[in-house]
Amino acid sequence: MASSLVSKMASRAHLSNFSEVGRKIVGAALNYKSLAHDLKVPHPAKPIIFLKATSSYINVGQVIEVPKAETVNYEVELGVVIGKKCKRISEANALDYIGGYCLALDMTNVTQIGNAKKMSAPWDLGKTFDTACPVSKFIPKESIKNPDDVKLWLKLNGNVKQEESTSDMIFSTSQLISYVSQFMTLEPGDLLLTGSPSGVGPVRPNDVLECGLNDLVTMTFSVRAVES
Ligand SMILES: O=C(O)/C=C/C(=O)CC(=O)C(=O)O
Ligand SMILES: [Mg+2]
Repeated sequence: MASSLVSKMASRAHLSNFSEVGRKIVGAALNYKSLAHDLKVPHPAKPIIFLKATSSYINVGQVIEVPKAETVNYEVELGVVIGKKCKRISEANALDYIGGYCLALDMTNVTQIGNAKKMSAPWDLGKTFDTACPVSKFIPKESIKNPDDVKLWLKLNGNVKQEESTSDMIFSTSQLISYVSQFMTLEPGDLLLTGSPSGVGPVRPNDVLECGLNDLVTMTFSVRAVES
């Protein structure tokens, strides 16, 4: 069942179409030493986890929407696609549950997050909005030998803004999968966003974001304004 799902995933062009089973989006926040350093915040003692609605997915060819009166940041991330159901798994076994990968942007509305923080309220509207999760084509598991040693980069209008290896992550891919699975069952097709390295920043209407992962995939998205 799981292996046929994974081969279906691999044969399809884009992540948002792969999965008939899971495909919830689970994100880890502040998971890079470099970003924690930039933001002058301590390393989290445990992974900080959030959810994004599946209505956030977009594929290459679609456009990132930014509310006119709000600020939305780009965050380039390694996306891990779950290959088989996992519940309360150990770190030692966690990599066995990976079905593949993708390159992802965790678009983040920092105006909404700032408002939420002021009220000690949840971050949902900062993480979940239409177009908040641009994704690349599916990358087969075999193409990435070690998810904790993957190079990510992002250019904004041709200028490099983010460039880092996933080796800078605070919690490894195994630790994140195991940790999340203690609380919620991860299902085939679910996407785990592993966090963003330093250099995150705002996008503006007509900006172009280009990003890449090792020499495996690049993707480009443009930005347009929408009414707030
Ligand atoms: O504190 C904020 O305003 C936002 C934090 C994030 O978006 C954290 C991440 O998603 C990340 O580190 O990847
Ligand atoms: Mg993020």
